[in-house]
Amino acid sequence: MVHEEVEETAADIAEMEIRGAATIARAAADALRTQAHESEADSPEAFREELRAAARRLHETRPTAVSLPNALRYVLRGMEGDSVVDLRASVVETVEEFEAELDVAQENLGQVGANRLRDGDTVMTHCHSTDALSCVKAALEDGKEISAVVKETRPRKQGHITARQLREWGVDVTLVVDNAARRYLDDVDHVLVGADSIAADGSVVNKIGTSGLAVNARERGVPVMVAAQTLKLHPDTLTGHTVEIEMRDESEVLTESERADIAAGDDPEDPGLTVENPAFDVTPPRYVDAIVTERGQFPPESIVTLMRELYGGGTTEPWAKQE
Ligand SMILES: O=P(O)(O)OC[C@H]1O[C@H](OP(=O)(O)O)[C@H](O)[C@@H]1O
Repeated sequence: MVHEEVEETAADIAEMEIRGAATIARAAADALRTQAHESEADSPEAFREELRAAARRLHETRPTAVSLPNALRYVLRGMEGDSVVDLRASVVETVEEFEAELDVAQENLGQVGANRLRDGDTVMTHCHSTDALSCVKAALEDGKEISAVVKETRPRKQGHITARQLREWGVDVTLVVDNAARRYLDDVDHVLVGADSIAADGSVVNKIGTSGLAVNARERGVPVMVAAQTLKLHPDTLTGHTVEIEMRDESEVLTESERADIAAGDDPEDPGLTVENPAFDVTPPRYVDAIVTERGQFPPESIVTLMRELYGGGTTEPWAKQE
């Protein structure tokens, strides 16, 4: 019942072939459009159930970036009609509207973030965030000269994607290993990161290593800017839920031969050797200077106001119906 292209998108998200909170949201919306377009459902109820099944499949891929359930909810809430033809048209239209909003949001937040950057500033980045890069892009378009210290970001080295993008834009890049970050904080004017989820208390859930970077930046007096469109606001945290931190496979950290080298005795499976690979961490609001959204910039402690305004109606999980 779930279309094979939806299965492929889900697998790509789980394997991080498709990654980054905003990119995941767009891919999920695209997949729902494909499901709607290709559906052979012979009744409105069958069509609705197909879309919910596709959304469930996409939802179970990765747990931390709230942009994924927020995107699925947006599309499923736009599904309307009494016939398969009308339902299909409503899904296609809603996906188009959602994706157009994504583009505008990222562009608008980029301008807000750019306003915080002065000509000649250097930013330190962590991981790869399209929202964070949008701020740099807007600053460049405003004619400011910006340079960057780019953290490699173990274990998957997504800093390389950031470095490549910045070089394409002509930005001078200094690539450093994560452990060198504190040393280079003295040379930068801002720490600029993205977010996978923002909690109601203003905590920022982002790529593992963000919280240590933010604490060091505070100690060095370097402001921390989080670029996050409102799709990253985690509505469940309004009602006391926490954000699940994804634990990824040990193979991202250690090869089989490295494991065998470390393991005691002849058993590479050595039960006494554990590798932990959390993908994200939580930065408390006191270490964040500003959350930059398409609605303007917010001190983290006040983000709850925006969250209530946008998501205060509650969060149903339309994909969970009829399970
Ligand atoms: O939405 P944009 O700003 O592109 O990315 C937001 C965040 O998503 C990424 O997660 P992952 O690489 O999917 O684990 C990074 O943590 C990045 O900061």
